[in-house]
Amino acid sequence: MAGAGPVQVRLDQVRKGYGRGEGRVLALDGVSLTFAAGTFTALMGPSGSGKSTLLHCAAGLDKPDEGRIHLGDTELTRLGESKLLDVRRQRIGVVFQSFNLVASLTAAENVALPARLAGQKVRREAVHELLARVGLADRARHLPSSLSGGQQQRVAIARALFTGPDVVFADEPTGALDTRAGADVLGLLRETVDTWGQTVVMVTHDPRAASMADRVVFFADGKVAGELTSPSAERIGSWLAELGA
Ligand SMILES: Nc1ncnc2c1ncn2[C@@H]1O[C@H](COP(=O)(O)OP(=O)(O)OP(=O)(O)O)[C@@H](O)[C@H]1O
Repeated sequence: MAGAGPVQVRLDQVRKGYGRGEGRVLALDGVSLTFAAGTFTALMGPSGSGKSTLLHCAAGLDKPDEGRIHLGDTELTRLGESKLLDVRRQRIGVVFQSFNLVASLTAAENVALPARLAGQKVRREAVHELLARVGLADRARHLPSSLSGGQQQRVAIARALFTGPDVVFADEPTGALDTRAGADVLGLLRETVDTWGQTVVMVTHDPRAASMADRVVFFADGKVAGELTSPSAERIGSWLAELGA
């Protein structure tokens, strides 16, 4: 992990359950993890092992029941709703499997939206620079409905990067894409880490996608079950098989 910086995100003994009584599910059962600045981490594990819950808690979209989460020196788990919203808009980028673009806004308007909502002044050139960086310089005025899935996801990545966040969380960003579009999206995430020093944390079920990361953390039953550094898709596949994924 050349260039790995200080800890960017820290989770300490994070617990999160859903439901009550007999139906209660402990989605995260005391997870402690750190993500270093300037690194790309993949989170993997069987369905229901807690990966998305962890991602949502770390991104401030969901609140753990217990434990602490820090983004740099800021403890997210101590913030009230409005402060948390500010931090989310300015310092955290999120990319979802289903892109989540606003259908009535152009690609450029979608990219600028979180910055506008955060009350920032948006420079048109900055939006276009970022669209060019994701290979969509000529699609700025297109609505999402006239873009392919891969292009829509690249707009979503540009949107996530626009405020210059400390960290980008991606929840199965290639899950709805064909192999080629998925490879483009992964290449882009890799590039944001290598060229732009971003920190990326991605949930994926695909060993080939995870092999693009510097580090793979495996989950099972709401706990961290182990991790690999710079692994091949084959090694990741054997780990998953052992975990019953
Ligand atoms: N909103 C919710 N309400 C109730 N239970 C939930 C909710 N979200 C998650 N769970 C439960 O928490 C556990 C962990 O879910 P989570 O989505 O984090 O797992 P995952 O590893 O991301 O799974 P997948 O790979 O299938 O997306 C599962 O048992 C799930 O059913």
